[in-house]
Amino acid sequence: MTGTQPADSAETTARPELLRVEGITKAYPGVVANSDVSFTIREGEVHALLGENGAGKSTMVKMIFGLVRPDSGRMTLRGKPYAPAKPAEARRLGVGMVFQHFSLFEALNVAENVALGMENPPPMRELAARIRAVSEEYGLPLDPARMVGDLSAGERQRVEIIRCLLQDPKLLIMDEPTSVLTPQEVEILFKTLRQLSREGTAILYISHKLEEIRSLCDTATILRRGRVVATCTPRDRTAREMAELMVGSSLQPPERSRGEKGPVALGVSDLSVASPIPFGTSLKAVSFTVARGEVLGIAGVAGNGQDELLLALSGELKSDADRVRIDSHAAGHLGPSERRKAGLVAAPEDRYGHAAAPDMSLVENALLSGAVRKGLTRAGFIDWAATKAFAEEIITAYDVRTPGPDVAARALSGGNLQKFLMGRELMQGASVIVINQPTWGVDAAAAAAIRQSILDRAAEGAAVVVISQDLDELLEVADSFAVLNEGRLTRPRSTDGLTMEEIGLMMGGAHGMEVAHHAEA
Ligand SMILES: Nc1ncnc2c1ncn2[C@@H]1O[C@H](COP(=O)(O)OP(=O)(O)OP(=O)(O)O)[C@@H](O)[C@H]1O
Repeated sequence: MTGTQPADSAETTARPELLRVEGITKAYPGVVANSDVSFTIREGEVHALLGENGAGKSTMVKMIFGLVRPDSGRMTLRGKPYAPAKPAEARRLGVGMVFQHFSLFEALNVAENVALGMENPPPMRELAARIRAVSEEYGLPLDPARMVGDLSAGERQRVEIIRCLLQDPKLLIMDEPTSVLTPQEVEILFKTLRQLSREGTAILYISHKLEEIRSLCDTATILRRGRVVATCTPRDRTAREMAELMVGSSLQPPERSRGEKGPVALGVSDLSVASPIPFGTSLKAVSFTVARGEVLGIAGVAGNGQDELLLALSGELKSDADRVRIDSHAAGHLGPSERRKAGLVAAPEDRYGHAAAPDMSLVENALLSGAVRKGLTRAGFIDWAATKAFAEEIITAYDVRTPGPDVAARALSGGNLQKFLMGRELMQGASVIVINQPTWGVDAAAAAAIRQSILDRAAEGAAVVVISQDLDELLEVADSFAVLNEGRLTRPRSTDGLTMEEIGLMMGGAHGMEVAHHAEA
């Protein structure tokens, strides 16, 4: 399919219908996640499912993959009734799914992991040969003998993709596949997806990255609060138009009011700590300072010490007292609550394992990190009224879409939980705020709101460290910029006049280069 755009579109409509979703409704207590949703996916079509956080995208694809049962409505696959009771049935009928969170065993190699996901795996040697063949055919570099623990996020995703491809799917569902990838890895992935589409495999693609949708997708179904509000051809629309269709109103870019920098509030000097995480990256002589009123942006590909840096700053990982200073007091030897008391709050990236207790309510989750600084305990007793008020304050300020503060954290959509967790840290009046991936999985409007409140906190005099893989995000909020690479931090420099070329040099030797190299091999 090498034709021009109009020919492409014509071909799309001429293709046979693969999956038809008709009048699907699914309600949870207090919220209708999908309401009378209908759309059609054709063979070989790359179909985007768009919508702001909580619009119902994940719920929809979970129904297509047999993880959730609809309350009403029906689906047909190639004209036959389709109602998978479990993922194994969906897979058997040609539907594969690559999740946002990978379910791989780090201590096993690639082929062993692939075998675990198959119903009747062939002998290992044969499987390894098939993995190699698929990996070559689809330009997805992956060595079946490598341990998964040693792989980058992009390579882990390839394990999942290849596992799906070995089953020859007719429909491949991808839930925010690029949020963990480097730009080079995104290119490799898109090449593969385009090839699959040419060969007739349809792709249902969820993402908040609208420029990617424009370059990749033939059609988009847009959901707002569980309903289909529009269908469009992404390449005929601007990213802004699509974002406005999702939200139903116009968007405000964040505004920076540069204040004066104050005294240094966070000082880190020559910090080296061994990683407590299996297959993690140890920090090597990391040094930087952040002044009140300043935002330091730390870029780098995930897995280069970001989680360890967060642990070492939050106090979960201790060091010599002088290695970390909060408002010029030695704090390296302090644990998390003592550091909170001293003025530092930290938000890790892993929102399900680490940042939030999924089975606890939002009120309880507010207590987990807010107890110390918000004074939510008195004489050893929890002040539930104050805790609930704090949770409600976060929900209002960060527009968290939830029936109320008593619902369990896991019942929130990913982006809404992220908004809640960011609010929880940003609303504690801390003098030092450390955040890993602030807008992970949140929609364009919510991302703008989170970035705005980072800038507001800095303007009020907080010292902020933002760790992110999103360069555009860092350049939007940061005053100074450094790169974390294999546990080493480059010397921070001002973002004034910083060019992409200079960033490329700072990232030199980074993981992304290695990936590109593999791709050529
Ligand atoms: N297991 C559940 N129990 C209760 N409510 C749920 C459950 N799963 C989803 N919801 C609710 O259904 C709505 C739709 O959520 P869904 O995860 O489908 O949204 P989404 O569009 O994928 O959002 P995001 O972009 O944030 O991932 C949300 O209001 C969410 O809180």
